Amino acid sequence: MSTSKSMGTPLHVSSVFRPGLFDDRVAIVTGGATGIGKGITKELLFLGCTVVIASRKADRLSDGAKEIRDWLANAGQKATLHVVQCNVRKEDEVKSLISTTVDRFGKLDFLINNGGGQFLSSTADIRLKGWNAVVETNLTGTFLLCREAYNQWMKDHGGAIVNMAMDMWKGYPYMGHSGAARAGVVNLTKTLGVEWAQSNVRVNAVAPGSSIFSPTAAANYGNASIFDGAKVNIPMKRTGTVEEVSSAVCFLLSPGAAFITGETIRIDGGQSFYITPNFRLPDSKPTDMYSWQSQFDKDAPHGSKSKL
Ligand SMILES: CCCCCCCCCCC/C=C/C(=O)SCCNC(=O)CCNC(=O)[C@H](O)C(C)(C)COP(=O)(O)OP(=O)(O)OC[C@H]1O[C@@H](n2cnc3c(N)ncnc32)[C@H](O)[C@@H]1OP(=O)(O)O
Ligand SMILES: NC(=O)C1=CN([C@@H]2O[C@H](COP(=O)(O)OP(=O)(O)OC[C@H]3O[C@@H](n4cnc5c(N)ncnc54)[C@H](OP(=O)(O)O)[C@@H]3O)[C@@H](O)[C@H]2O)C=CC1
Repeated sequence: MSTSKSMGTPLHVSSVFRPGLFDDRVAIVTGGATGIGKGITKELLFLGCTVVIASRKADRLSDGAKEIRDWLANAGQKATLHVVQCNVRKEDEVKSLISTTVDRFGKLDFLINNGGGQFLSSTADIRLKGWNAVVETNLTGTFLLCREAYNQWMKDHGGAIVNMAMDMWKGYPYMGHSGAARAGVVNLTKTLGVEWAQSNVRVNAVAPGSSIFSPTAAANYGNASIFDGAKVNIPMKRTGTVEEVSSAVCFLLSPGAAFITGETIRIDGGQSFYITPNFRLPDSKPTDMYSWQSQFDKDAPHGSKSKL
């Protein structure tokens, strides 16, 4: 188990990576105050990184930042966490996010294009404004952030980028706008992986299944149990955890992934490979899941299980 390097109470966190791995590194995480992005931010901070979280809503940013700072302070570790309001659909705000980060911290090592989302709708009912909102958020926003990070810093200094895709491999009924945008993200990731390899910039993506629960993600669909409904079609018979996405992101950012670029890692319990209509998945038990809490409990000496 990895714990904080400070003298405080050990954090109930079990990053599979060594503490200090990202000391002296600077990262931007869009959507870093909620859900998956918050998990990525916590793991990066835990590993020593300076993190700038960026999204549209000031209250979400300040609430998320407070929660994260309190979490780290609990172990006596100071969070090198900063907040910038930015709508990834707005070119001027994206330019300013990158320049502010580089001016303030002198560098930009990692960019995690996590911020994004969509709404459920049959494609026939999507209005142009809604289509544009989703494509601009997920595809154009990713492009703008990648371009500015590259032109303003990474082109001359190297870096690593992780983009966010989803389980759209067989199309995405009722999320046609986002499916198309994320397919674009996967393709853009390949293109940039090739174009920017010469600058020592690696560009990869993760594609979570429709199954990573967070309160904000569930609220977006107005139904806390929407992710549970996915279990029946997931070979691993369970939803995924934020930490299962975060650890893949941290791996892709790490030196251990130095020869990987243009790749998209699926984090979906096998969901995207389950296709044949004549075969029903057996009604099996859920597989073991990984979260910091479950790992902490597993590693804790017998009888000293966490009560968190
Ligand atoms: C049929 C059953 C199928 C079940 C499938 C289950 C699937 C479960 C989940 C699958 C996995 C995916 C998970 C996730 O991605 S979780 C992340 C969730 N979080 C988010 O999505 C947050 C971010 N999303 C948003 O902010 C918005 O959705 C949006 C991307 C649209 C951006 O919003 P913005 O504030 O910029 O835009 P507006 O609100 O002004 O809207 C602009 C226009 O968009 C149309 N719109 C918006 N919301 C809706 C809606 N709920 N229904 C229909 N249309 C919508 C609309 O045209 C807006 O303009 P107008 O209001 O002027 O018409
Ligand atoms: N949960 C899941 O199962 C899956 C999630 N994903 C994707 O993973 C990412 C994180 O989702 P998740 O944590 O689950 O859900 P959340 O709703 O918690 O996260 C979405 C985040 O994106 C930010 N965001 C949305 N639009 C913009 C914008 N225009 N500019 C800047 N930031 C924006 C939001 O912040 P704010 O409102 O402050 O702008 C919020 O922090 C999203 O891209 C999502 O679509 C993909 C596959 C599955």
